[in-house]
Amino acid sequence: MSASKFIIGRCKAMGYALKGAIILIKTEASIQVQAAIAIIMTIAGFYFNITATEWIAQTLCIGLIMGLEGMNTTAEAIADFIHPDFHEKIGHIKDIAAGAVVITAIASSIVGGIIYIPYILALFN
Ligand SMILES: Nc1ncnc2c1ncn2[C@@H]1O[C@H](COP(=O)(O)OP(=O)(O)OP(=O)(O)O)[C@@H](O)[C@H]1O
Repeated sequence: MSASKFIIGRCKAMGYALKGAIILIKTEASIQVQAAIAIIMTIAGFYFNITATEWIAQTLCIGLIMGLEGMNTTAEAIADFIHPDFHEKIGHIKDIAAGAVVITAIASSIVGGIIYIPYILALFN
């Protein structure tokens, strides 16, 4: 494959991926809630003037949660496509896909606490 074909192919793939990200943000309520929380946390980051390392941790947490939520949505869509009717196994697949997001959300809440609790306590000192 020539270099120009490779680059055009990668650009097209990036276009499809961006389209997918826009679909997720436009149609998925859980992603919209997470995007709203991400905006609030970004405002909090500027308000408390958090350090570069704290920005990195916060940005990674936001990306991990929203990325994994996208994968959860993908698992749900595949499950509904291959078996639209009620099935115990489909329920199990959807539950564990959602569980993966919860694990990341718990870890991110801990990271958020480690970052912001000292700043919030400093407000009262
Ligand atoms: N076809 C099915 N068969 C068995 N249980 C299901 C089925 N569809 C959904 N469930 C159960 O309902 C739960 C919620 O599923 P649903 O597809 O509504 O996703 P959700 O959690 O509302 O996420 P989202 O808001 O992203 O759609 C699942 O975790 C599962 O326990």
